Amino acid sequence: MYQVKLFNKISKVGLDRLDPANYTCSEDFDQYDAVLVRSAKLHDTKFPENLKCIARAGAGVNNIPLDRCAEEGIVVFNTPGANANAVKELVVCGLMLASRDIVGGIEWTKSLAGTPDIGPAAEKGKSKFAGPEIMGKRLGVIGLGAIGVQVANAAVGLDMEVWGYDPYLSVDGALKLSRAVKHITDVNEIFANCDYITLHVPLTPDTKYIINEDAVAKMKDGVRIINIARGELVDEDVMAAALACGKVARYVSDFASDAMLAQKNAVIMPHLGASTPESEDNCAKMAAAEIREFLEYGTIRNSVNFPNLKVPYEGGHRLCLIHKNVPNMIAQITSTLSAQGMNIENMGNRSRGDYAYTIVDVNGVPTDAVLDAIRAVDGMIRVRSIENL
Ligand SMILES: NC(=O)c1ccc[n+]([C@@H]2O[C@H](COP(=O)([O-])OP(=O)(O)OC[C@H]3O[C@@H](n4cnc5c(N)ncnc54)[C@H](O)[C@@H]3O)[C@@H](O)[C@H]2O)c1
Ligand SMILES: O=C(O)CC[C@@H](O)C(=O)O
Repeated sequence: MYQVKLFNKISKVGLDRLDPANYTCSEDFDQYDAVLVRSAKLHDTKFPENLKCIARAGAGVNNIPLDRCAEEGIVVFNTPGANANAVKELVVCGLMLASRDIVGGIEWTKSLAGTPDIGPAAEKGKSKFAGPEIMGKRLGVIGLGAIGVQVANAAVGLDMEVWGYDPYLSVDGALKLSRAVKHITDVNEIFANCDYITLHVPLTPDTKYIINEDAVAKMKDGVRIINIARGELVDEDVMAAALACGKVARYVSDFASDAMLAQKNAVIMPHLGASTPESEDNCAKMAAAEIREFLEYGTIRNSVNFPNLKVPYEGGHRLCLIHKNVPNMIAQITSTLSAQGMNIENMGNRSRGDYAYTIVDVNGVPTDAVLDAIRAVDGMIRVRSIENL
């Protein structure tokens, strides 16, 4: 029986994919084989020794200690693209919120409740909330991954002139991107020329404060910025000053902070980007499938800290070996197994950065002596024998 610890509320359709005959899910476990998490911060969490994998039902993994997990042989997954449509829809809404003071207008109208002739009274004040149309305006999309591509294409459909920047654009992303999107190779061009800028990059040490004093100084006066990606992509001191002087006309963000809530022209939402039933179901289903494939077959799909690897099951007993990516590992693994009298029937190996993953199907149940001998190989991080194949 595998124990899955839930660090956030996870959609039932995802949990239902974890067969109760083999899995129990709870928020209360101290010992657990897998984690299902959304945005809960795990940096200060001490993981139990039997934790094998963490599935993030979502895209961003900045809430997970990826390096520590890699060192401890804990495979971390995310669910690429599973919430992209939900976020795209909120960004389209964000474009409107960045243009007209819709929120201010709604609040003003509410404040008139009970006023005689409320219709004309409301209209009298409406000019304060007017703003430009987005048609024909230039939108800069920074980050053209699952979400950025969808946002760029949607904005083309809304008759915006769209510029896109992503130095690591994937082939898949390029194929999905509308040919109407102008490909920009220097982010400063986006800063200097766009009327609207939307951020769709992960939060990493490289992207933290991508919107900083230098970037804002290059921007057009009255630029409108949408940030549904992560709060820390924007230096909030700089943003507060830019909003106060009108350099940035409006900042729409999905991340609450006292500094931004104090700004009249900031529109702040409570991290709503992926909060649709469709997206929550998609993410949970994908995350549950990743956990099952890994725990039951050793397959790694959509990992952010280990290489993806699938070795088709063809019978026998399987060893899943997480190790350092250093010379001679495969030779040591095969010679150790051979010295223990085991025959290798099938195997696969892939590396990613400092780490590698090897699946070995052997001709019999690996004894404790075999497992101990493999564990003793220099550079080996974690050895798991899958017995239920
Ligand atoms: N508000 C929400 O609820 C919500 C929901 C989903 C995702 N997000 C955030 O959005 C981010 C993007 O999500 P995604 O699904 O599109 O991820 P993704 O991995 O598909 O795309 C990210 C893209 O950013 C690009 N990139 C990385 N560094 C860059 C840089 N310095 N400049 C330009 N491009 C760069 C990558 O090449 C990649 O194409 C997530 O990491 C997460 O932080 C927020
Ligand atoms: O789980 C959520 O609601 C937010 C997820 C989002 O921030 C992500 O990075 O996918």
